[in-house]
Amino acid sequence: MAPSESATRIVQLASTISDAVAKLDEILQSQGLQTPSFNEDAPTSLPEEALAMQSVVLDATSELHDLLLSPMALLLNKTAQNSMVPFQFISHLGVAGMVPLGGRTSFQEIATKTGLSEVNVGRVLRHAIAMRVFQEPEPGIVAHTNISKAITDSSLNDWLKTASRDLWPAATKMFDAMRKWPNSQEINETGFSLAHDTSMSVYEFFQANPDRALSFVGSLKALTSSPEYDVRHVIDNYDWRSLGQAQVVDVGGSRGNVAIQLAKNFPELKVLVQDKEEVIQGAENDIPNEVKARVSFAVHDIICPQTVEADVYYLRWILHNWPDKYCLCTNSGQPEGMVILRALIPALKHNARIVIQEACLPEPGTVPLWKETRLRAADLSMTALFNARDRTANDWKALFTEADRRFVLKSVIQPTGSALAILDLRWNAEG
Ligand SMILES: C[S@@+](CC[C@H](N)C(=O)[O-])C[C@H]1O[C@@H](n2cnc3c(N)ncnc32)[C@H](O)[C@@H]1O
Repeated sequence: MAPSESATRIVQLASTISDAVAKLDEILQSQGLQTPSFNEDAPTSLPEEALAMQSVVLDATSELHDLLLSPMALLLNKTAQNSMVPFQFISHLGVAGMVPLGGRTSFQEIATKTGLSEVNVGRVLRHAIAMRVFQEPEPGIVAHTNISKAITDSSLNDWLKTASRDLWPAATKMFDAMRKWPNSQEINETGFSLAHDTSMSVYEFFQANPDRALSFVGSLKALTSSPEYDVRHVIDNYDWRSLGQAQVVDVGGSRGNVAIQLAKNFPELKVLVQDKEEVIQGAENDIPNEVKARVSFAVHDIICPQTVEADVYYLRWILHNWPDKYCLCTNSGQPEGMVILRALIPALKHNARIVIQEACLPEPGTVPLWKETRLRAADLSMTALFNARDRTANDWKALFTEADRRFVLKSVIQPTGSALAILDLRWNAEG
């Protein structure tokens, strides 16, 4: 029921929440799905039909929550610098795996296994428990919630490891880096470089620290396994079928996770995956038989001139971690090497498609605040790590034009529930 027009903001919010929760509940019930809870075996995601209501509820509840706090209390919540400590403890010591699924353990047992004092284990875990990671059914006893259970997955544990060991310190030094190197577009003049006291870029640093590199790979896997990064978004929301028999080059396509799905869904497409040698080594062996004839791999450096002529060049998640300079300019160390976008030009025929899947930073206030907050935080991470930044649709357009006026942006498709937009470009050789 709509509140009267004279109702206060908090009453309006309560009413919005009540209406949206009722609709969300109806969707779950009509699909025979469990209601959300923190129980160990509770579901960890909502169906797509419920996502609009999810946003309404999350924004209204957070506004109501924040409205009832004093400025100091709100700032204490938002600056919770100690919140990363439990995640560091849990991920680095593998604590999620110490709690039996469907069972219990004690602070004492975890202390024995980790070599930390029982008092410290209890203090750190109780901070986690207050954030709904684990539960304490009786004093000193630990059991899983659905959140802590999710951390038993090694990729998600890796993500927490990387976030707490590599990314968090980088964030703490980002402000210092911005002051030390104003306007820098160098990938080794970052919060990450200062935090890790290195002149190496993130890429070089991970290469020199294989255990960290492994966690980083695991963390990317955790991130891309979430529904927001599902390959389905580009399969379902781009008109691949109309291309008929076409050659696609998946530039920086890793081990072919998208290529395989494209080939499976569109039997007329052939997909060549290009990536670094160490990435694609042995990848052909993992291609399902049904698409083996149409998915192939080649070593190619994305900053070197493209040599394969194709109908479509597909770049997913390739540009966002590079400063504009590296997306555009001639790399001073490699006189002939046009970097990333310009590197495609030698192979582009008139009307060739360039399909780019990247996050589009929204204009302020145009998406639900809970999403915008995450996107703005991710944008800052790009700077702390790479001196890069996330881009709005207009930023992308400007980048393409600056790369070459013959890159023409036809449309920006933002699939529902997808973290990445699809930017559809054509090469106008006559332009
Ligand atoms: C964030 S991943 C995205 C992978 C894939 N496109 C996807 O969306 O799952 C970036 C990819 O770019 C590749 N890459 C980075 N630098 C490269 C280079 N200089 N040459 C070729 N590939 C590169 C990496 O190996 C990795 O597979």
